[in-house]
Amino acid sequence: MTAVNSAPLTFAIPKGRILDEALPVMERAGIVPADAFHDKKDRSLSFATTREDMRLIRVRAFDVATFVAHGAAQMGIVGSDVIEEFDYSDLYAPVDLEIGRCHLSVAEPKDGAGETDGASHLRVATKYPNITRRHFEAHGIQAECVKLNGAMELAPTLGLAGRIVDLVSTGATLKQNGLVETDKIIDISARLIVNRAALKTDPRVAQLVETFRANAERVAA
Ligand SMILES: Nc1ncnc2c1ncn2[C@@H]1O[C@H](COP(=O)(O)OP(=O)(O)OP(=O)(O)O)[C@@H](O)[C@H]1O
Ligand SMILES: O=P(O)(O)OC[C@H]1O[C@H](OP(=O)(O)OP(=O)(O)O)[C@H](O)[C@@H]1O
Repeated sequence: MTAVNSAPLTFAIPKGRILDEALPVMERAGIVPADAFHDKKDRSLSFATTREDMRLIRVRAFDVATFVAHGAAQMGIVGSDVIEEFDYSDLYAPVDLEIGRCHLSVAEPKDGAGETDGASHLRVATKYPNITRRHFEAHGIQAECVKLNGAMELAPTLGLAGRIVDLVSTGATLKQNGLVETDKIIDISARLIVNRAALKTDPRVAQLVETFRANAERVAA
């Protein structure tokens, strides 16, 4: 007889920008969080859903990838920026959800106060040190990364680093802080991510991947 997995599934979603766009995508896959999820005063971090066998956890964007890669959550939604930065081998990103679109770019002061062109070593402020080092290495430049968790755009003006690598959507944040984009590194969108072992062992995970994939294809058509 085949064993039926009755352990609850845990689905991780980021509490930042992607959340509002992710909820309708999840609803189309039959996952709706309990009312407490929308109660700003509720301090729970784990929420029931309309699926009896699934709970949601709401965590910081980078932590979504960590929970899923370690199998603490079986699946989740996260930006491809986070996936690229971590490069976890236990993480599989089978569906592009076509939400949270932006790109990751190098930017520097518009008045040209960034470090000299042709340098073999640069200081870069970023939340993405791995992607940044890889990008500059490919251009023969050694990037010394200053890790920040937000407000990267302040770094050049305050002399912390000559350049930044950060997410850009409308470009308003760069413009209002006197910076210009000099190089686009990658386009970003949010992905469904799953733990590879869970995908192999739990048929519910494979079924959900198919549902999210079919819905994404329908929306794109
Ligand atoms: N300007 C943007 N436009 C579209 N998508 C964005 C934009 N900025 C970030 N994103 C996407 O949303 C994800 C979460 O970004 P956000 O800035 O909300 O994180 P955060 O919640 O501030 O991060 P933290 O977890 O450090 O608090 C990013 O990983 C990226 O995929
Ligand atoms: O091109 P724009 O449309 O201006 O968007 C870009 C900004 O959005 C993100 O920050 P967010 O507002 O999420 O805040 P954060 O600095 O806390 O990450 C990103 O880090 C940029 O600062």
